[in-house]
Amino acid sequence: MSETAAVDPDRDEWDVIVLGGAAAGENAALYATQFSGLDAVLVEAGLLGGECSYWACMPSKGLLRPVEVAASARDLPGVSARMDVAAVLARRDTIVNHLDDASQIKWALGAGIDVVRGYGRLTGPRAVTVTRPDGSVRRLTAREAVVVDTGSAPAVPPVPGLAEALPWTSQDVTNLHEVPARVVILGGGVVACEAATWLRGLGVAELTLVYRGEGLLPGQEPFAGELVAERLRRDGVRLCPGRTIARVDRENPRDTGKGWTHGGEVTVRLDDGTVVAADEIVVAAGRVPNTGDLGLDSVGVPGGGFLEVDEFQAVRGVDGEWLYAIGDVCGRALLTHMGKYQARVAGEAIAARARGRKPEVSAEPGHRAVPQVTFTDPEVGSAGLTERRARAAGIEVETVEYDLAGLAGTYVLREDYRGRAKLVLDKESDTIVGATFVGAGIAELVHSATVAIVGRIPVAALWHAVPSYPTVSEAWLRLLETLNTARHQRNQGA
Ligand SMILES: Cc1cc2nc3c(=O)[nH]c(=O)nc-3n(C[C@H](O)[C@H](O)[C@H](O)COP(=O)(O)OP(=O)(O)OC[C@H]3O[C@@H](n4cnc5c(N)ncnc54)[C@H](O)[C@@H]3O)c2cc1C
Ligand SMILES: NC(=O)c1ccc[n+]([C@@H]2O[C@H](COP(=O)([O-])OP(=O)(O)OC[C@H]3O[C@@H](n4cnc5c(N)ncnc54)[C@H](O)[C@@H]3O)[C@@H](O)[C@H]2O)c1
Repeated sequence: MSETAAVDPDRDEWDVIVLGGAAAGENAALYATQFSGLDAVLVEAGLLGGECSYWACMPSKGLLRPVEVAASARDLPGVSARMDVAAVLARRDTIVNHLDDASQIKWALGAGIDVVRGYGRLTGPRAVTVTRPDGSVRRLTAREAVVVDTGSAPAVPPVPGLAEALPWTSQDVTNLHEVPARVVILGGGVVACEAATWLRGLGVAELTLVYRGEGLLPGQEPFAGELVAERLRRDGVRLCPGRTIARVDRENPRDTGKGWTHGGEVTVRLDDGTVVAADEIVVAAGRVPNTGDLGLDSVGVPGGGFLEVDEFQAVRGVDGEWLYAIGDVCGRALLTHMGKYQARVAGEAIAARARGRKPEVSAEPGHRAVPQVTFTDPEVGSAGLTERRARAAGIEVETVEYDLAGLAGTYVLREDYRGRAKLVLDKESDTIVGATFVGAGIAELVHSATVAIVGRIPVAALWHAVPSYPTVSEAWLRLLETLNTARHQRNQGA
């Protein structure tokens, strides 16, 4: 490990080069070096810390928390909350460190990890070229491994006029500086639902969501999207399911900077002919991996798509197991915590292989339970498989559901609590393979499901994990009781 790490040090060889310095990349560098004697450099084109810190998770959650507090207050007699938009945006700016990565640089240097600023591309096995912000080029070599953590970018569907209208992407909507009065969002996934929640909460007067498919939050249990849709409709949001945008026209589009309205009125024409006028349009229609301009062809890997990896996050089809991919680029689970998990696995594997040992820590167990929380109102939390995915995987499935409004723990949280929970069980092993919780205050419940799934805890043992009263965790007890009743009824009927 470097004795004195530096920014843009005057050297050209390290044991490990990490392309992209998001949180996952930082973890890969740390885990590869911390006990191994190896050294590492992070090559970062933008801000060290990546999307999550400045443009995604952190600013979005910073905007959603005040909206959630205000919604809770509205639903509790005797309490009131006033939204001070300027103060909320100012706190968001603090959360993103005013788009300054000095603290992340300090962390990297403190951990003995070097940082090179610039855009990196592979030029051959273990060889990387970095184009620096001033246009100069540096050639770096990795003695052991290169890790790709270059993330993903918003997908902009090829709708006539859409790109020309300079729509807001996730970077604009998380870093908004003004609240447009009328907004159309293209998409019905996680980004769209969370953004709709904070935009409406911050005062957008007319909000329309246009999305393919019948439900919001595709990929989750259908009741999750239904409960979020019910709430958005109740809050006056117009939902257009099963629709797409056929054409976009904008008066005087101009690049005014991130988070500022990008021009004049937007006219959005849906595929059924409906016309919606708006002040801004937000594209939240999925992500594309940043692999198109990485020089991957120089090592025999096609660029542009997700990078296929093995259980240690090594890129398949590359001889010598020196190229790894972590985070969104490997397409396994587009979530910060999963990227960081993959980074820990890749880092351990690099350190083990450098010592001539076989890596031992596989990334497969963690991917059985991929947890996710969507911070809408109600929150949606899940781990593992939905019923549909479990059936598709050939698992003999048993399910149980419970209306969370029936809990003492939820009754004290909100006057009008809406929520639901579901477990998906593998009948053969009588263990949980999937769990979904929808409702206020469920976010911290998800990890209990993750532990149950990863640990393959039998249902019989879960009976002895007693939840505290009165908390939302009592969902577990009610689900087990409901399951027990259904099993008794089935046995009696048989
Ligand atoms: C609005 C929004 C909210 C989200 N909220 C959550 C959430 O609450 N929880 C959660 O788990 N996930 C959330 N996500 C997803 C999460 O942000 C991503 O999964 C995560 O940021 C992906 O991390 P990554 O390591 O793949 O790289 P990224 O965070 O995408 O970063 C990649 C980095 O690589 C750099 N880079 C790219 N190409 C090069 C190159 N050639 N050379 C050098 N540097 C390069 C970029 O500048 C960037 O800093 C959210 C996403 C969005 C859009
Ligand atoms: N809280 C969190 O964990 C969190 C928050 C935000 C984002 N994320 C991650 O970011 C990733 C990207 O999220 P996302 O919401 O951009 O993508 P997504 O894939 O979740 O949803 C895309 C949505 O856009 C719709 N869509 C796509 N093209 C369309 C078109 N041409 N016309 C109409 N509708 C169209 C889809 O039907 C879908 O509703 C997710 O995989 C998620 O894991 C996580």
